Amino acid sequence: MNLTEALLHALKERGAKEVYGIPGDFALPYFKIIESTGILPLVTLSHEPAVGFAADASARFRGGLGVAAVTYGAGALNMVNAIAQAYAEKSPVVVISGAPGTHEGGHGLLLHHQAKHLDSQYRMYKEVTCDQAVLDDPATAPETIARVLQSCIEHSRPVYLEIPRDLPAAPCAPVPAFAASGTDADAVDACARDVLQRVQSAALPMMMVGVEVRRYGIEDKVALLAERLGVPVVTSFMGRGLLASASCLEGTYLGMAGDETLSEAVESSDGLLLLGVIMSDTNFGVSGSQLDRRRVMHAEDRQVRVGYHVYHDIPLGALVDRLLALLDDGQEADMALSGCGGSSDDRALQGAGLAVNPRGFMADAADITPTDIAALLNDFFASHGAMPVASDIGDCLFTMLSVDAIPMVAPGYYASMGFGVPAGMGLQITTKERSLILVGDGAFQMTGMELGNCTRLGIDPIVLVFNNSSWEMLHVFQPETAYSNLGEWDFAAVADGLGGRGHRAATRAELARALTQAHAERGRFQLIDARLAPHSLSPTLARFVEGVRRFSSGQ
Ligand SMILES: Cc1ncc(Cc2csc(CCOP(=O)(O)OP(=O)(O)O)c2C)c(N)n1
Ligand SMILES: [Mg+2]
Repeated sequence: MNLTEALLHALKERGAKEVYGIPGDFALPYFKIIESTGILPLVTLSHEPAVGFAADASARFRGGLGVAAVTYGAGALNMVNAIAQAYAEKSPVVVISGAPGTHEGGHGLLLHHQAKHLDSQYRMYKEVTCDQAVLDDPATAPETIARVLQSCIEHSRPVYLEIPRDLPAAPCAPVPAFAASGTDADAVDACARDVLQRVQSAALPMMMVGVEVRRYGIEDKVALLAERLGVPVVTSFMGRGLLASASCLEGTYLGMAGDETLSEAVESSDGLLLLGVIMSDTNFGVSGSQLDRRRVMHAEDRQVRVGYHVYHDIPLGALVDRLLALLDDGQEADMALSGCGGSSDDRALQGAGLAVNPRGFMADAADITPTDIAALLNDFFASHGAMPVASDIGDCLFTMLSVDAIPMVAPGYYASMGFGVPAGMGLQITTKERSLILVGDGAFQMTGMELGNCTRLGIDPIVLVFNNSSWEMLHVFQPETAYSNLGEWDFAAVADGLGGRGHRAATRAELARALTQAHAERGRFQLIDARLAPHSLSPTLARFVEGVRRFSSGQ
């Protein structure tokens, strides 16, 4: 076995399903081994940001490792933004980069693709990964790879591995099997009892769930915990779609941009249990009031903050397991709180945050608004079932908050444009199910060309472009400026040229017809160019903008 094969086997054993990548001369040796061995399928795309976005989306959706393989310098540095997003949003992506050979740096020449120093790339990736290594010694490579991949899995953050181009075929022992880090059972027990006691003594306990619940594959356990605790549950903005079937779910917390009753219940809770929630401005930015830390229990990033106490090295899964075990030990008698433990009409918030999403799409000659698209998608999913959904940022993501909760990936916190199309392509590749991509016209201009790879890759996603001829999310904050006007782009014509089928829709009737036709045709991607009514906004974006305005003016 050689070093590249050892790495590929280790990735596959730890849940990777494919390698997304673009090679270069520093990467040719290891790309050749990826292709010739077939240990993991190689999926090449056209531009490295898309490689990173596709690997990230595959990891998030499947809850396993994503793999992004690139060349040194121009390739790897092209992908830094996508990996920064994966880091910020806790997605376990393994970056593999080719590099100059172990003896190439010593001839006094600057090497092509080199930035400031030969190790500048390594240093830049240290800023957007939780662990890194240069595999420059086949004797130590197996242990090093095991350590770095363990960091990726346990911290659910990207990692970086660099392979000098003279070593990919070097003989190498297999990588040791994954062994989870040990945890201190007494510390986990003490933490769980502290949390339970606070939830038990609270008059208005609430639970909020975030992305880590999916990243660590414990969604079912958390739904059970919520039922057993009998406390109302909300998701964070980024956690949208979690616990979709849990009877405890009250809705999605959006601060000033969301349901007032639900926001008030969260912000005034005297026992708020945050499980796997990233404490970001997009999750809490437009809050009516700052959360009172004394009343918050926040489990994230292998730490649990209970008031001003911090419990270190407490994996989220271990905490949830211990909480359930304590409840099994007869604690539930004390825990029977009003809430979703009873019948649905006992629920603390009576489903306040569960917006009544629009249905009953009107297929007439009226202009198309984001709310119309939400209604059409709710009708469509009710008839045809859910599809894996990838959304870019922009009003398409806010519109999804009016769509019944379904499995989806979107960069709700780091919020880089360009994610949607490559992410949706990655979803169909990694799940083998046809995906739906929601993307604004501005974001489509960044990575939409990747659709030209669909025929070669054998995928046929449905792409819905929210075409408002504008960077509308920016325009709403500066309506007096003109630079957000993007002019007229014919995205349907672009689709035809890239091997797909384009549909233009300027009325609601044309939109309904386009989606019906797109769903009926398989074998090539379908792009629906939905021409939106000028400056029309989704209700959630409108409330978000209003909330930010009030928040900024101190109201
Ligand atoms: C890679 C990157 N560069 C710039 C920006 C900054 C931005 C945030 S929102 C936005 C406009 C999005 O326009 P689009 O047409 O896609 O969607 P919509 O607002 O609904 O009309 C920009 C430019 C971000 N977030 N990422
Ligand atoms: Mg736009």
